[in-house]
Amino acid sequence: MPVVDWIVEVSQTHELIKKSKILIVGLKNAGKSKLIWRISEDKRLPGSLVSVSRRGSMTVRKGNIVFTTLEVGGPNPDHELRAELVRGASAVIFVVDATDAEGFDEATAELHALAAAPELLGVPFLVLGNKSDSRGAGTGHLGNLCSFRKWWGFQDGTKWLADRLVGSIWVV
Ligand SMILES: Nc1nc2c(ncn2[C@@H]2O[C@H](COP(=O)(O)OP(=O)(O)OP(=O)(O)O)[C@@H](O)[C@H]2O)c(=O)[nH]1
Ligand SMILES: [Mg+2]
Repeated sequence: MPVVDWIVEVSQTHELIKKSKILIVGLKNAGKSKLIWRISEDKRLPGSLVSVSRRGSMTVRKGNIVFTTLEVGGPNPDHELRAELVRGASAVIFVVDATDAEGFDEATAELHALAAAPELLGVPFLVLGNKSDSRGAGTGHLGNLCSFRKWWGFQDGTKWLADRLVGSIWVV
């Protein structure tokens, strides 16, 4: 994934990269865990194993970058966890299930609420419509269509995100 490509590239040329956190956010079933596992499988950089917190958030570290998942929406949102995870985030990858047309309104509302959080002022948001390999994806979708299963469709978006991160977290 270009974000990981970028971390690999920067790590090879510069020793100091500030510790940073990239949030992977979405409604239930959007594909957040799939993305975390895929990132963890990239063996070019040392990192941690995927861990799952007591409250269900998954985390993996690659170099100095920590990726962590945050579920939003649903009947019982965990406001405390959300506040904790949002603090200090450098970027957001907002994952939408492109096959779940019924969830689009809720996903849009959650995206807007998150984008309005004062802690995330100026933080880049990348919105991806996942599961584009599946029938039913793509009508009235949100975000660039991609597939974490097939590993396609997010390259331009994550390159864009990586370019934004260079400005904000690259310390030499
Ligand atoms: N067809 C297809 N299915 C996918 C893709 N990504 C994830 N899935 C499936 O969608 C379901 C949910 O994926 P997860 O990665 O568990 O989603 P999540 O956002 O972590 O879900 P929760 O942890 O329950 O909130 C699983 O059955 C995945 O196999 C994809 O790119 N294409
Ligand atoms: Mg999950």
